[in-house]
Amino acid sequence: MPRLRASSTADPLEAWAPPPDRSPEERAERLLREAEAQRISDAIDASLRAERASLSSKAEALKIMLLGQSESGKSTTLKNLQMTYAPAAWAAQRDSWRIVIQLNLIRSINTILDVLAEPSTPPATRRARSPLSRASSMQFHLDDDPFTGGSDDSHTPSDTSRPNAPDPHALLRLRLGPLRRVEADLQGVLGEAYSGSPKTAHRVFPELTEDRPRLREFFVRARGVHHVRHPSGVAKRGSHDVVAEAADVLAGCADDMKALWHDPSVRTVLAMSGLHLWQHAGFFLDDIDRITTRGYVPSDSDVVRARLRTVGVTEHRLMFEKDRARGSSTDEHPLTRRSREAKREWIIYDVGGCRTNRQAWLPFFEELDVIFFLAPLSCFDERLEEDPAINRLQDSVALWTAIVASPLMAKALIVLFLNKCDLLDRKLRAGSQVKDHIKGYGDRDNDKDTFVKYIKSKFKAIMVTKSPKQRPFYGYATSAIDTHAMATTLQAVREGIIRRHLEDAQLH
Ligand SMILES: Nc1nc2c(ncn2[C@@H]2O[C@H](COP(=O)(O)OP(=O)(O)OP(=O)(O)O)[C@@H](O)[C@H]2O)c(=O)[nH]1
Ligand SMILES: [Mg+2]
Repeated sequence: MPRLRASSTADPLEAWAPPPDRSPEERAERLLREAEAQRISDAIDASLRAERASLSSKAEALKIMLLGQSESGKSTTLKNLQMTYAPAAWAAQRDSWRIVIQLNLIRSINTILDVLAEPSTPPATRRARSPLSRASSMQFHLDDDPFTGGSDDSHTPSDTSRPNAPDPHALLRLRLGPLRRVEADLQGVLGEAYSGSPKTAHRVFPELTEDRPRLREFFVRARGVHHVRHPSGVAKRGSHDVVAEAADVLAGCADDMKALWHDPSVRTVLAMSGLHLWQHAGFFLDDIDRITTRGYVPSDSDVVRARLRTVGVTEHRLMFEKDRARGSSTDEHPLTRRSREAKREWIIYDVGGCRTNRQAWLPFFEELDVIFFLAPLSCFDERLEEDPAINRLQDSVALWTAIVASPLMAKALIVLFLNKCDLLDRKLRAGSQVKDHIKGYGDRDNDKDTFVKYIKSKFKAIMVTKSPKQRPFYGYATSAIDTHAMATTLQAVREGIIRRHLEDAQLH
């Protein structure tokens, strides 16, 4: 800090001049201090310049938010976008998903072991505890407000107990015991590991969420899975050691894992407990051989199917490495090209979809250009994890209504993805009846296409009646794990966005 000297001179700035150096050491010290001060000042300038540049590029970029309930497929859609339009960045992050996929697999095995370890409880009681179970007597109307009622929780367990018998799986359970520690260790490496259901302010039926057989989950806060923290125990051993040990244990347990999964009596117990693992996120039990092989490299499909819960709001920038939406053909209108080029960067906000996360979305709403709304259709017979009184499709409809009606987002383009159509198809073929769950579905055919058409018209009607001002309706039936079909859909969506951007530009 320069010292103010009390001498009056002709030059007013002289008062701020550094004091004369009394010795060569003092001079050297002063020069050093000045150089350091300059370095800090330059660094501040550079960071301000970078911030300004980033702000202006942010202003240019198209801002998109992925919205929808938890497990609707938001992060999966983001992965599809990255895979299609930023293949180099996608390939670079592929390896970091290995540990998530291994955890997904271990989690499934440990869940099976949990179910086997349970004393024989009436299966329908356990079935009633699972949000993925078919709540046969829980029927709702699409217009019911999930926040004021309209759901019926009168599921009635029927009793056909599993007989108490000597445990035929004791040896397998013993041999697969090390997977418990591996699960804990890998969770530690991922950081922010999460085990349990999301906290909810209004847990209507807490007893239903206590001890049902369910899959443990992990979550990511921001910027993908490679930013990891190491809780103390793991940090001491080093994450590389932990990951290597996990790979060893997995390879050593592979045969027992397969034996467990393919054991018909295990399948019977799972069926009796109402746990249909193929319906669950992060299902890798049919890929044990590949995933437990040392040196396993996740495929695109593995990464897309991996489950990692998002918490809060995460920001991702997508620079279009290749322009697949349209080649640079010479007959393209110059305005179209300019518009397309102006939006070469997308800022995509991926959010945690469970109810306790939804407050965090609000601050972003006003600046959004586009909303991708994901509504999973396969969950027409499931309940919310965070509030088992509410049917998941009913929650999606309520969320959609709130989003399209919000004046904050009146200018945003909204694209609806009716997702998980593959699972929907499989469920309907397995015998689940839509009319048992949705009042008003009536005698319509119980097949995927009829149901998709019915739901699409409902969502469209809500948009038409509730939007503060007229907006176009874009609705797509999707299976986000089908990366080829999804690439085609996303291309059509991107074309639509570009067209819309162009029309807006011409209007203003
Ligand atoms: N079978 C099937 N699985 C899907 C589909 N879309 C997503 N999934 C899987 O469902 C799981 C959940 O998807 P996510 O994308 O993580 O869900 P999310 O909406 O981001 O969930 P939160 O982060 O909790 O808000 C993942 O394991 C996906 O692979 C689909 O169309 N079909
Ligand atoms: Mg997510």
